[in-house]
Amino acid sequence: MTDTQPHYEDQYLKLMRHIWRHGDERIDRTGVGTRSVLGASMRFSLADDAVPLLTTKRVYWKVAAREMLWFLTGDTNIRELVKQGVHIWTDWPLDAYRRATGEDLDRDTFEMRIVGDDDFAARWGDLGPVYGAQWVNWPIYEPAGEGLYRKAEKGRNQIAELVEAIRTTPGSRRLLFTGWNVAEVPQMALPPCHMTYQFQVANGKLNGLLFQRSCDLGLGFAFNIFGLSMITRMLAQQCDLEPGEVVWQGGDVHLYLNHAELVEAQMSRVPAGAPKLRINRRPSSIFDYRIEDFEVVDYAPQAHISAPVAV
Ligand SMILES: Nc1nc(=O)c2c([nH]1)NC[C@@H]1CN(c3ccc(C(=O)N[C@@H](CCC(=O)O)C(=O)O)cc3)CN21
Ligand SMILES: O=c1ccn([C@H]2C[C@H](O)[C@@H](COP(=O)(O)O)O2)c(=O)[nH]1
Repeated sequence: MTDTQPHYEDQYLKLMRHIWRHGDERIDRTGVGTRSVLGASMRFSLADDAVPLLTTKRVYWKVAAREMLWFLTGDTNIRELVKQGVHIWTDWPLDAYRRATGEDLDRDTFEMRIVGDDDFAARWGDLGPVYGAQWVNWPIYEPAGEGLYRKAEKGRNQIAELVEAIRTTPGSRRLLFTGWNVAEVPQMALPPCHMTYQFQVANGKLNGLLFQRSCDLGLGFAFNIFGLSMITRMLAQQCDLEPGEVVWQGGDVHLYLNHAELVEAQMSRVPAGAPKLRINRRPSSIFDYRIEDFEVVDYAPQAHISAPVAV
């Protein structure tokens, strides 16, 4: 491939350049500061197993894949992630722990306690009713007599219902799930960023769209676009459809001011290659995938660039 042919990642670099040059600079919730725009869109083909992994830096796609599988279990405690060596959610419970106790525990010790101590994990490892809880167990309430209501033992499983809906009503315009449970947002460690996923069947292919209300373009995006592609591929496989394309739509899309090195480095690099995501087994349901089922081939990215995460 020559440099003059468009590469799927050009869209990303173009948006990065635009935000870095023209984004509105402000102090955000984290105090780090961002340059930001409202509204952006990108689309990527999933045909022939294509997957929109960034190539201008190495993306640890297995971390993102483990996170996606964790969401699908309905779990909201970081313990299972930490056990698998996934550290991307640790900073939020750790921050809550430090603020509550005044103890300046380091991250490794905190993670060791989360894994080794049941009570500690239960008390400090939970993120509140975030993604997984809403995706597979959205709370519902049932009448308990005398005008009273109680929380039903089992909530709505949006993912199971979605699989069924894609299979039975593929022409539907209601093929979606969302993590944005207005009533429960205040209890979440972080309100969902990748908040609404919508799907469409066209020509025997499944297309997936994500609305992400808030996007850390330097760090979170690489994971979010992989996650969108992965869930679209899994749903397609479960519904006997071919993968079509994914559409990503961002609300507040921003670059953190302390990501200057990453931004400059990525903008100076040229995207190359066409990685593919293989799913090597057809599990009996959307909830039975394992990390070993996924494989990325033909991925030869440029070197990883680390950048601090704003908490
Ligand atoms: N500021 C911010 N950005 C995010 O992307 C983000 C949040 N907060 N809060 C919640 C989750 C956590 N996510 C994260 C957190 C950290 C990394 C991160 O540090 N990624 C590094 C290394 C990953 C690793 O070593 O495993 C990377 O280079 O991708 C990525 C996503 C995505 N979300
Ligand atoms: O999957 C994710 C999760 C989080 N982010 C980013 C987007 C923002 O930078 C922060 C969240 O802060 P808010 O103040 O709640 O918007 O995390 C992401 O990009 N992807």
